[in-house]
Amino acid sequence: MARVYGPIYKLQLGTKLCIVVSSPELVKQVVRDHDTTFSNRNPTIADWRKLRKVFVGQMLSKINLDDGYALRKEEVHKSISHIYHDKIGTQTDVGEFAFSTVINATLRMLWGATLQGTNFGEDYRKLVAEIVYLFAKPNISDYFPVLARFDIQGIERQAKKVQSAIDKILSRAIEEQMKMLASAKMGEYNKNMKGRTFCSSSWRTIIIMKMVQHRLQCNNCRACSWYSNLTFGLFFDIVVGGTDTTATIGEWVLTELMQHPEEMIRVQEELTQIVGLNNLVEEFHFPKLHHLDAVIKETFCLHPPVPLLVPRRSSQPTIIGGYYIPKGSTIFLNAWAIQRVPSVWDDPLEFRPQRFLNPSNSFDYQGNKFQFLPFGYGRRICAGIPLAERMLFYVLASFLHSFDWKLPNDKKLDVSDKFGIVTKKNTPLIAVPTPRLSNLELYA
Ligand code: HEM
Repeated sequence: MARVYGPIYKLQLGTKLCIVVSSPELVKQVVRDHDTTFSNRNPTIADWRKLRKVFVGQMLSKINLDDGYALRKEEVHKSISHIYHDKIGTQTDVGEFAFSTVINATLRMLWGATLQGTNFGEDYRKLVAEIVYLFAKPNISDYFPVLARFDIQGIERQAKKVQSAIDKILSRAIEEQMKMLASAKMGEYNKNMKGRTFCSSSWRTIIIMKMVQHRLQCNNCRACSWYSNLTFGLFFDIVVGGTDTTATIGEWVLTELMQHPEEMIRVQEELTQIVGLNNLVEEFHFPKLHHLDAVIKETFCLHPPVPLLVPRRSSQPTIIGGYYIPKGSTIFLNAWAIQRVPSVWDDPLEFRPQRFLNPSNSFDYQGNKFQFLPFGYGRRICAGIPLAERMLFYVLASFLHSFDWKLPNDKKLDVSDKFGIVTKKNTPLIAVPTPRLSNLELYA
């Protein structure tokens, strides 16, 4: 549509005015020049600033992330071992492995528990996919609020059902954490948590957990409705924002590498040289893995997991690109289109990681250039970039270093996508792993 209607156009969906912005220059006006005006979401979460501060400053602070390395390592090693013992030579759903590794590492870091040891991993992935689907599905109630109480398409009812199923699974993970909190004195608690992401000063993190627990146990008090918005937002951002996106881009990176064997060879040679076939990947290797970094960025460019970012809402009337944007409009920033603009990118549809290896033209994930925005920009930029970067690098580098991946003989590689709030592959990537490391004890 951007090609037909230009870099800014409006869509009137019922009573809702939506504006789609698809050029780096106009995105800059929205997220830099008028960042305050466009820093709201829909629905507005009253305390998002406080919540974001706790989230970025405490839960995902460098100290907490460094502390959580042992947990990430354990989860990545478990997956490598699982693939080696159960999947060698067999058709393997790579995305599912990426997802379970990321979700388990994230839950352990945030709540101190995993989904492992239960049968819930796969169900949980389906539930997350369903909630993402329902979240993106056009809902008549949004466009004609007067019809909201009838829930004509039943989206509200379905979402509640899925949410309640997810709540049950999460409550098991949180229960473990809460039991520890309830039974242990604080000193013991700190001892138990040694090496985990909560340091003793992370009281606010614990309060958030209490809020989540409250939300899961009680549905009827006044505090509940306040918590409800806050915790569901937090939950949604972490679980969907944090795990589905990371696993989805991981699957796309592996797909592109299988589609371009010459790039696969480059990445694996780099891993052999930097890590060595007698070792497993460690986080300190990451800064030296330049080619993998370029491959990841090129994949983000072609397959941004959140193609329209997360919609913003204008808090006052503004002019963008010479057009009047009324207060209360919903703004979509079309990263997908911007990352394919031929005037900005040479051969934008070709997979050319080398473009990200040019030191005089470096790109980061903070939106330093408005033509590359997979994590957004400004006040509402993705709050989880440091964790996403570490998890993504770790899972991909480990899977690619520990195994060779081939397509099953009878299969063709499908590179088509399914449009949604998170852009996934149309069909899962199924590949056959074989061991690559020279020291087989590393797979134990
Ligand atoms: C590849 C992985 C990820 C991608 C592509 C991604 C992308 C995004 C995007 C595009 C936004 C909206 C930005 C904007 O409006 O400017 C966002 C918001 C957010 N993301 Fe991520 N994200 C990823 C991973 C994570 C992780 C690992 C976490 C946390 C564990 C996380 C937490 C959040 C939160 C809390 C927000 C809301 C920020 C706010 O509204 O203030 N994300 N993400």
